[in-house]
Amino acid sequence: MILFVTGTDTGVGKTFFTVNLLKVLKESGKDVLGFKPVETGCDPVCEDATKISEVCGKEIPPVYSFKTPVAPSVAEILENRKIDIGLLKEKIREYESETELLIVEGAGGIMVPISGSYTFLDFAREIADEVAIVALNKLGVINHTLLTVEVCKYNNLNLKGVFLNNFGKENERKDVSRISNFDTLKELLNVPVFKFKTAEDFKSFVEFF
Ligand SMILES: Nc1ncnc2c1ncn2[C@@H]1O[C@H](COP(=O)(O)OP(=O)(O)OP(=O)(O)O)[C@@H](O)[C@H]1O
Ligand SMILES: C[C@H](N)[C@H](N)CCCCCC(=O)O
Ligand SMILES: [Mg+2]
Repeated sequence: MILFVTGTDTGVGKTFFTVNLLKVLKESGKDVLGFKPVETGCDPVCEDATKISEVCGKEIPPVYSFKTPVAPSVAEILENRKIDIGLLKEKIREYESETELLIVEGAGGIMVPISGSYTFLDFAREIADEVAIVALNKLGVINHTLLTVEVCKYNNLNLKGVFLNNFGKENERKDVSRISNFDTLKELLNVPVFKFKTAEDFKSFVEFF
C-alpha cells in the first residue's frame, strides 16, 4: 500500500506530517516505511530524507538528491543529471514489498515537475494507492487546497484527506482566516479534513490509517 504525501506548496509541513505519521503508526505496531524519492536543496544534507530515515530507523536516501533548492526538473538541468522515472518506480516497488504501508513524500506541490513536463501528479497517478494533501493554515489556503483537491479528483486519485497544519504564530489578529479556514474547508470539501499542530495530534490519526 502506498500513500503519497503532497502539499498545497513547498514548506507547508509535508515532512513534519510524514515523520510524525510514521512515528505514531510505528508506535501503534504498524509496519511502515517512509521515502523521499527526489530531494532538492540538499546543501549538503538532505534534511527530509534524513528525518524520514531517522524515524524509520534505517538509511533511506533519495534516489536523486540535488544541491539547488528548486524543482527537480530544474535541478536536473542545472546540475546536469537526468532523472530516470523508471528508477524511482523501481525503488518504490522495492520498499513497498518490504512493508505494509509505504509513505512517499513529494517535493513542493503536486504539479511540481520531476523531469521535463512529468510532474508529481503523473507520478502519483502511477504509483499511489492514496494521496494525503498537507495544507498550511494561512490566508490563501482555501484556494490552494481546492485547486489541489480538484486536480487530484480530476485525475482519479484516491484522496485520503486534507491535513491542515496549524503551525505558526498564534497571533490570529494578523491573519484572521486561521480561525475559520478549517471549518470553511470542511464545508467546501467532500473529502475528510483534519488538523494538526503538534506531534501529539497525530495519535488521533492512527485509526484512520
Ligand atoms: N506543525 C508544525 N510544528 C512545528 N514545526 C513545523 C510544523 N509544520 C512545519 N514545521 C516546520 O516548518 C518547516 C517546513 O516544514 P516541512 O519541512 O515539513 O515542509 P515541506 O512541505 O516538507 O517542505 P518541502 O516542500 O521543502 O519538502 C520545517 O522547519 C518544519 O520543521
Ligand atoms: C527546495 C524545496 N525545499 C522543495 N524541495 C522544492 C520545491 C519546488 C517548488 C517549485 C515550484 O512550485 O515553483
Ligand atoms: Mg519536505
